[in-house]
Amino acid sequence: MTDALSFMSSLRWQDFLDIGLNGFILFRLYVLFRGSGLIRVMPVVVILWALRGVALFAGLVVTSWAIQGIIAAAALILIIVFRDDIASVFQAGNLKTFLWGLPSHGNITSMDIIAQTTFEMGKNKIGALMVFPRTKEINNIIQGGIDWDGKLSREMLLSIFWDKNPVHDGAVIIKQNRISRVGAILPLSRRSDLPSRYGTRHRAGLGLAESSDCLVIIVSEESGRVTVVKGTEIKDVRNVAQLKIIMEGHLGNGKKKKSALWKNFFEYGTSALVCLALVTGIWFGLSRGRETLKSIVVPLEYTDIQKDFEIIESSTNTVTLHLGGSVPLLKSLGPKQIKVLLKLNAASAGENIYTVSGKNIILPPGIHLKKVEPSSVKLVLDGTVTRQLPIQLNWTGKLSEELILANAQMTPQNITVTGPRKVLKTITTLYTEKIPLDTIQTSGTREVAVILQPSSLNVADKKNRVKVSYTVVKREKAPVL
Ligand SMILES: Nc1ncnc2c1ncn2[C@@H]1O[C@H](COP(=O)(O)OP(=O)(O)OP(=O)(O)O)[C@@H](O)[C@H]1O
Repeated sequence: MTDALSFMSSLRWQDFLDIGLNGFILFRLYVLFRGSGLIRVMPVVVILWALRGVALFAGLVVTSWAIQGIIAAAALILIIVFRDDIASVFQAGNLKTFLWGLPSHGNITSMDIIAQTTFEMGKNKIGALMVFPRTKEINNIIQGGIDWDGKLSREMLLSIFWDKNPVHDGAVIIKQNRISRVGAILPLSRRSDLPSRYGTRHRAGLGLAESSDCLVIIVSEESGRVTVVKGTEIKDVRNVAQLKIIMEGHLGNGKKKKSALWKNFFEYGTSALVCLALVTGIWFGLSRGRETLKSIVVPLEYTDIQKDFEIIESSTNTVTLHLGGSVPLLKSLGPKQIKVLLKLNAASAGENIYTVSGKNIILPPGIHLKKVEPSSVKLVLDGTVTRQLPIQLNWTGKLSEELILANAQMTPQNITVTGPRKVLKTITTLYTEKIPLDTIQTSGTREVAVILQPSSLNVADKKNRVKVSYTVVKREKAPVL
């Protein structure tokens, strides 16, 4: 009991958000792909995944690798095989449909496709006649045509009604998500009260609607206008949204029966709970599964260092963190996911001792700190100052016997350096790099570097070079007496 309580109190709000968010994503994927073949094969993938876990637990290394390979291949195959299902979900969806709402009549995507394609045909003046039967049989009313049985898509509709297509004349019959017949001949209406702009396409649509419970959508080739007919009612439709509402009403999604609503509520409620339970299981498996330990060396990072202050000495640049967490989490842990930050805003010149604890360490969720070594860091800080120092030439070696160094000049003669106050206090002169005299044969100039020692010294623009001009003369030989 106390174990359960302490475990519950160790959960953070991020953990609940993590589970909730992933549960929601899984549920939305189910809702979007529900009814497609992809969802039907998903349990097989889940079973494979579980088998891999069992194989791993039992120490069957090769088996677990093999299953992992099969899962990866299966994922690729599924994407290829079900590419149409996946594409239709993404094509038909906007952000709202991805995140919220339930698809109507098992297939909101096909209604989206039909409504959008209808208006696309209208815009391009492509004449079309589409029939959506409901419950009554219409085979005895329509005539001719060709059996099609093709999956509904925007491209399919556009190509059927393309005027160069041999089957563009007549009507297409759409049942659920499939085009079942093309080029069908419908009975013409005999009504005499129709507007004169209605020709045979409109009459054919109305004729079928009058004698069945079908909804018929007509796109005028002449005006591009979209008209829907049901029973004896004729209506001009202005936009995609209006057409979708009419279609949903016709296909029984607009006014659902109470029992159907409850059935839906039960089904989606159960799937939401299953998704939540599944994600919770995976989350606990990943983050609180078999606990293990790992030690990792992490560099110290300093923040908020005051202007003109710098670290001149530190007892260490890295700390070793002993971490606890589940095997998969620790396995996937990279050094970039961990930070050890020391805030130096309150540091003063001289020695500062900082304790390294959980407060300074950023760890990914599910990983906890067991121990830090060393648990404190000594930093010596000093303010930086800028000072001008004279430079001295650093000659080495010897000139050849017959030569004398008559004159040597250097420009500039001083150098401005920046460095820790404490260090600069002790330095009075800076030296150039060694200039070997034995290489000098004639007068000349050369550029030499000024040695910045200790390395905490800096020169503006890295200009630590001076020009040396020297004159050598021949030694006069003593007269032979
Ligand atoms: N009985 C019918 N059954 C199915 N389709 C028909 C029938 N009669 C005509 N059509 C379709 O209607 C087309 C002729 O359309 P027509 O121009 O006569 O009608 P409309 O109502 O004025 O349409 P639009 O506004 O597109 O011109 C034909 O090419 C054929 O595709």
